[in-house]
Amino acid sequence: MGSMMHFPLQAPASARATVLVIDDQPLNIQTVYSMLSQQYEVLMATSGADGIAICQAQQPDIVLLDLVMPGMSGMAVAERLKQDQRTAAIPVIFITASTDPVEESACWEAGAVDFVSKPLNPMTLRHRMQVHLTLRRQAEALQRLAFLDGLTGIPNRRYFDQQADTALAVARRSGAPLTLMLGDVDFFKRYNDLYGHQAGDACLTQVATALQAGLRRPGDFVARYGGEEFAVLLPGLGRDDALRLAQHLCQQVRALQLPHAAGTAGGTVSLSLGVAVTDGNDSVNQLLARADAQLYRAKGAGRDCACVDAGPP
Ligand SMILES: Nc1nc2c(ncn2[C@@H]2O[C@H](COP(=O)(O)OP(=O)(O)OP(=O)(O)O)[C@@H](O)[C@H]2O)c(=O)[nH]1
Repeated sequence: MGSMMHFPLQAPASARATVLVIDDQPLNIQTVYSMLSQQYEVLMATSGADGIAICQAQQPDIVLLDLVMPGMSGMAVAERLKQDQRTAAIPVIFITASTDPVEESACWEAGAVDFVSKPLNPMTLRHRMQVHLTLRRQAEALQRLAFLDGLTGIPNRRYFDQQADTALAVARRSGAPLTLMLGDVDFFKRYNDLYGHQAGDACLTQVATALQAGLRRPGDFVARYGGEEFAVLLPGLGRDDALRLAQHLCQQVRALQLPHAAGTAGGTVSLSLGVAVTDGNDSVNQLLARADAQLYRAKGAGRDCACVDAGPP
């Protein structure tokens, strides 16, 4: 299963945006290339199918799409891009020689954000693109604000709640297991009392980073669930693997070697984890309650350890 994230949680690294031009006429692509290549990375595709494949693999920032193409029409390409969650957020601008109002309406319905008329005016093309690139960046920045935890930089509870519903539905449909872990920093109140709230904040940030670094698969993520509590969602992970991973995550936190004089026996900051595995036939709240019960067991068993429940599968 691919990543469930619908938007980049990381801010874009490069300042230069990437535009994909889809047009069956290489000469037309050449024209657009000459207008844009100074400002943008330009990718090219001469068929709708190739264009869709490039969108899935390379995630361009924007698509310029020829309306009339043999085989798959521009309209069909736009519809396919909008239906696929991996490509739905990529803005599509149609390039068209058509002046037919019916066709124009169909472009909007296919999910286009705009269209520009042939023959192309380079200024108009560049301005339209800039407007939509800016809008996309702003929308993504807002989503990052809404879905990332301000202290630790990892996804927040709101993001977790949204993704958990989707992940449960996927587990139910696919029959693949889904694991939820709830992690809680041990004796964290004492940590704050001993080292101060600021050190506590820094500790939480390091724990979050260590947990994130311990995850490997694209659909996995860790969210800050509450104060010193973390939730980890792991699609496709069954009980045995889940327990192994949970023990590995406890180890990752120990390996930070953050001194905690009033903590567990090792004298460093440690984490307790409660693990619940489902076949999708739980609600989010039921799954959380099961993981929480295991977290309680782990605390009772001396902390710095993981407990997994006996539910399916
Ligand atoms: N520094 C800091 N502390 C926080 C934050 N959020 C919650 N806390 C503190 O985390 C502590 C949690 O304490 P408790 O729930 O009593 O649990 P604990 O001390 O970790 O003990 P056990 O869970 O039983 O191992 C509280 O003192 C909170 O004030 C935060 O964002 N920053």
